[in-house]
Amino acid sequence: MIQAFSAFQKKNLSVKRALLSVFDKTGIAELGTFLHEHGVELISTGGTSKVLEDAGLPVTSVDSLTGFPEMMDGRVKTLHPAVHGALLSRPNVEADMASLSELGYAPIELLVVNLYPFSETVAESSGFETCIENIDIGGPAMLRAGAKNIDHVCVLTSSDQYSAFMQEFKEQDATVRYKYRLRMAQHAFQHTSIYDTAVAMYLSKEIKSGFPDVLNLQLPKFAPLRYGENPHQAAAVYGNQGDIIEVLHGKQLSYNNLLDVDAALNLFRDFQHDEPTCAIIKHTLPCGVSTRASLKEAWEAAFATDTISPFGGIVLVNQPLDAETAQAIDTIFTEIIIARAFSEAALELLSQKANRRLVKIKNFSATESRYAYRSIFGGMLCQQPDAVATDTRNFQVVTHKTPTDQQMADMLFAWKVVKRVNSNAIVFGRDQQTLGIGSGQPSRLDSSEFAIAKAAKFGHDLKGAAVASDAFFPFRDGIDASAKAGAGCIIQPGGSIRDQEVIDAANEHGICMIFTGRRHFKH
Ligand SMILES: NC(=O)c1ncn([C@@H]2O[C@H](COP(=O)(O)O)[C@@H](O)[C@H]2O)c1NC=O
Repeated sequence: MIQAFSAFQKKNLSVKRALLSVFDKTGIAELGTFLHEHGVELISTGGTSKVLEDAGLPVTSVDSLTGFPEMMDGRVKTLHPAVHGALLSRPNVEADMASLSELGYAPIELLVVNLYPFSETVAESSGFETCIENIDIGGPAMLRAGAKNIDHVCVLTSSDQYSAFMQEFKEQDATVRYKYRLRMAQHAFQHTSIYDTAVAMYLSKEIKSGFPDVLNLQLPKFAPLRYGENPHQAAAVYGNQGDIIEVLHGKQLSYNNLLDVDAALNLFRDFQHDEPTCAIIKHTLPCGVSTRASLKEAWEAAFATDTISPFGGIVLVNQPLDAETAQAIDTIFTEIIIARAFSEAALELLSQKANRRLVKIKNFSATESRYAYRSIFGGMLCQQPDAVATDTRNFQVVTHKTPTDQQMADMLFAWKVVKRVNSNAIVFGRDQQTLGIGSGQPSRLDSSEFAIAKAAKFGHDLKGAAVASDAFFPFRDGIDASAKAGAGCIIQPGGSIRDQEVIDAANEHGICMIFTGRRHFKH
């Protein structure tokens, strides 16, 4: 506390010389003009000098300062003691000033640098050579030097900071407070560390080295949140959520809303190319999913699965949302509605409720991620995302009875839903509609019985229904329970030591069964 107090007693910095070297020239002429008007000498690199000179400002070129021309297409411009000595010198250390003046150099108090656009170049799918050329070397070196010399230098790293800087400079009588410099130095180190991480990640992808030795996520803060899962938990969200979704109406998404939207987007992955499909989600779990000829019918069938749970839930549709479907959804309170697009009429209708959020999926491909992460004690778990459920290459019919086309379609539908249900997960479905969903029970038999009970509660006859199980049935009891409830076919990964007992049970009941060879646990 005492240390922090004394830190803020440090002197304001007066600025006599500024070095400006920016890739993004936005606002640089205005900043240069402002500095010039306040008697600051401007020093600059090639392209930046040109912009400043075009604005009628006197500029000292870095070349004339270093006595060397820029070399190798700009690979070496500012990497010189005239620049780094000036940025690292301490005017209160006699020896520093003596060595500087011996060489004819002088301190620089303001450094304005923004870096070559490495991540943007990678995002444009540029070739390897182009990406490598866009790794800035001189810029980060200067930023680190200036940010280290916090007592004597102020660093700016983005055009977004110029206007606040000018305000600070004016308010402080052409000086900069220590507190301000401290914040800018912190930004600078954060900026160069994010930059270097992006380069390291790019190179690790290039050499396909698998899981990184050090996990360095470096996600920018997207937004502070009102609270976390509960009101007494402070929270924030990090990442590029703003590139993926847009809230067209309603309050900011909460922590729990974001979890639900994430669950919805994961479900969307397996259904995005299907006929009109609607999923209703509650507390990240699907409570009704259906595919129909129209979105409205899909919503009605999804809602029919369980007509109690959807209140206050999330609705996801895989097609642009039309007014007719919006009207149907509006008959119950739905907190979030997610779609690729909303018709004008649907938007107008659904916006009438203030406490509802309408979320547009802006760029679904931006959800693609190499790894999925989960925090645990002491760190993070990291895995590849669970691949699509419709990879039928390893599907195998293991019973005497083979499925009809209709049964195959029903099983695939239930399989896509069960993948997004917490383990142990059991889903009964028929005609592209979920009929009973059993989730999160520690026993697979309990999940089966739960799904059967839910179906009965909402009046669904399970005769001929398909059953999907996210992992193998360890005993025949789950098969017996499903068959007794009326199931006509079962889809499950297989792989139990009692598989034969389970297959025999299916044969005894005269139903068909598929082993997918792939488990979809979700813990
Ligand atoms: N190599 C160097 O010595 C060097 N010094 C500064 N730069 C970068 O050159 C850019 C500005 O160049 P110009 O003013 O020529 O447009 C900035 O993004 C700056 O970070 C350099 N370029 C790359 O490393």
